[in-house]
Amino acid sequence: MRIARFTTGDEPRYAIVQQEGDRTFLAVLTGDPLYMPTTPTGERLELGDGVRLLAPVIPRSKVVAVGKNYADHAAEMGGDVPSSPLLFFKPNTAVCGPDDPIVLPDFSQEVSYEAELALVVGRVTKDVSPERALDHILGYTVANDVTARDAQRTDGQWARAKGFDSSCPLGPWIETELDAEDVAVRSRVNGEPRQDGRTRDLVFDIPFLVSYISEAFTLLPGDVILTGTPAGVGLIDHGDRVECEVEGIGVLSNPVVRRDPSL
Ligand SMILES: CC(=O)CC(=O)C(=O)O
Repeated sequence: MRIARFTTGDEPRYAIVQQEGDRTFLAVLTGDPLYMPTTPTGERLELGDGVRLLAPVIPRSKVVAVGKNYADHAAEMGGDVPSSPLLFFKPNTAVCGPDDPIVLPDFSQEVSYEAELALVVGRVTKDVSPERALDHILGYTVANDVTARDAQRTDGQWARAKGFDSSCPLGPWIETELDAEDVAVRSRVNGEPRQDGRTRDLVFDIPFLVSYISEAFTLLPGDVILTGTPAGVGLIDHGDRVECEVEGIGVLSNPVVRRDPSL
């Protein structure tokens, strides 16, 4: 099942995604399926004019991300893989949705895309074992861990480099039935292929990550975990369009803009 968050211009609502050929329909749900039981309202809308997807979740609490979790990416960044998961946070104000602009921060001249598989937590999770970890995951979506490389180098801490507004595009929806053990994680910039990895190459696999993270932080429903990016990262600039894709979920596409300095 695919759960989307969308707007027709007013308050965000949730829906089940129904694909019919190249047409996408949304079967609207009552309430918010991340936090309460929901039922179909009977309303069905077609994605397109006036019906727009939003980030499938705005975490109320946190986005936890994992750095250097593919050996080929750790190598291209000039380092080894860490001996235990390298965790960092992105604030929920970094989250944006499909087609929302990635706004290049004025403090950086070196902004990079990073396609990633993202997990959406479905239950309060503390000290879960790797064996039970997947029971706590509601579903999967696609993330772009947008990173200001220059600030990452100079700041030491990654808060500014990876936490600025619009540095966490998520979408296009939450897929609840994915077997995420071995799916492709890809990116393209202006249609040109850049990353092409597979989750079987994660240094720390998904059950271990959820367990490890839940030892340190209580995970809450709607929290998002970014699992790391494969090799092939590179810079983006004003006017580019970045597509991140996870096999079995879909494509998350965002334009890149630099803020108008006169604003
Ligand atoms: C060096 C990095 O940017 C690490 C990171 O975020 C990753 O996904 O790996």
